Amino acid sequence: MANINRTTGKALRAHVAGAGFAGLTAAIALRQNGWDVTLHEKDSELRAFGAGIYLWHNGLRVLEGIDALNDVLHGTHTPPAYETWMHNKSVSKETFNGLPWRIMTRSHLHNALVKRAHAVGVTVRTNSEAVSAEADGRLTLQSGEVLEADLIVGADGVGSKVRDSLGFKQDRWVSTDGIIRLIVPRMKDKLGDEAEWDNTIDMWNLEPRVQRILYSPCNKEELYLGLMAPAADPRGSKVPLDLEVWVEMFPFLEPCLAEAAKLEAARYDKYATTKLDSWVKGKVALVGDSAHAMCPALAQGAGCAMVNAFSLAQDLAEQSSVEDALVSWERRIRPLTDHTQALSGEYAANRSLSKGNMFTNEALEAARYDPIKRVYSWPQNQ
Ligand SMILES: Cc1cc2nc3c(=O)[nH]c(=O)nc-3n(C[C@H](O)[C@H](O)[C@H](O)COP(=O)(O)OP(=O)(O)OC[C@H]3O[C@@H](n4cnc5c(N)ncnc54)[C@H](O)[C@@H]3O)c2cc1C
Ligand SMILES: Cc1ncc(C(=O)O)c(CO)c1O
Repeated sequence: MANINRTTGKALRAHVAGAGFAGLTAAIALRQNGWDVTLHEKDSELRAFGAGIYLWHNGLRVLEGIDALNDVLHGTHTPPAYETWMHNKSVSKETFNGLPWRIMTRSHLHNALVKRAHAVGVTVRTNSEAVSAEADGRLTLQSGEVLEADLIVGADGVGSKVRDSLGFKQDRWVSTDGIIRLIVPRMKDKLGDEAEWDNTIDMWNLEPRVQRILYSPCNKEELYLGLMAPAADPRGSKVPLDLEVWVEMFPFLEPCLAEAAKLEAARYDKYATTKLDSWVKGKVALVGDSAHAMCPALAQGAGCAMVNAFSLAQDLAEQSSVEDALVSWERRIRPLTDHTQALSGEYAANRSLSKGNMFTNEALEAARYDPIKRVYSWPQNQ
């Protein structure tokens, strides 16, 4: 295996812009392969935004590959089933043929990645905003500093400046539905006995108004609530929550909703999709939402981002030119993300998850991928 870091005799240098799940994964995986890595975060500290997150077999395998899995698993939850309700009646309970999946808070995952980044020796710079990059391997910071490297990774999220400075052709659009995402105390004993409260319960209502709650336990204490309503509905999209309108539809969740309504910092977000002609320009690679922000229906935005970041480090370890490695990386790994983005967008637009039993083999394609073995390794007997 021609590892460029070994054949040249000195460590190659990478600058990674953005310390979200994509940037952290890329930085750790590159560092593990011998790169000298600096991770730039525009914020004054490393922290996770948002509430909860689902990781599936693909993302969990990345965590195994970067030696963060054990740390992450502790304090997370795999529900006995992913249940779907329509108008308060259970229509399906899916268990995905035993495919591994986990729910956790975003801060839990982020903290574990930050800890691992420090442990492997990634240099972290906060208050370090990237403003532009050049294909020959230069990154310019807000401070005016210009850094040179063998590789630049643009992992600076959906509003990526690295991407926009390089003039990629892009399609961008937002959805009609959006969501308020919160973490609240579980209060399982206050919720009555109308449900199995350790399950994920995707509670859909299309009548008299479109209102949905994705109920996702993260561990014994914390519950991730996703409250979905069309952006055109002023009460359903109001933050802090309009408690009355949510309790009216979901009375059995009142104790949790009352806590949710106290959260002043709640946000209502529409789903953004970004599709680029290419993820690569010379020595610059885009990873994560900067390259492929997607609707969350299949819960794979971060999973795909982490797989792509990890796979980037694999391809760089196998080719002697950075530019060539980036081109073959995109060719190898992109089709799975494109497929997932398209199907997730379709599911969001048609509210398909409301039908239940929608986690088909096709929908779980990204989840079934094993980035270490580079095969679809689930179900294991196929
Ligand atoms: C409602 C919803 C639910 C979701 N649920 C799931 C789920 O269950 N499972 C899943 O896998 N995915 C899910 N996703 C998708 C997932 O959240 C994203 O795909 C993922 O977080 C993207 O990570 P990222 O690192 O690319 O970007 P970000 O998380 O946006 O991180 C970018 C980082 O870069 C920093 N930054 C920005 N600009 C600059 C700059 N110029 N210079 C330096 N730093 C910069 C930011 O401060 C931030 O730290 C969901 C998305 C939504 C909207
Ligand atoms: C795990 C998950 N699945 C589906 C959706 C969805 O919007 O369909 C969302 C949004 O919060 C999720 O967080």
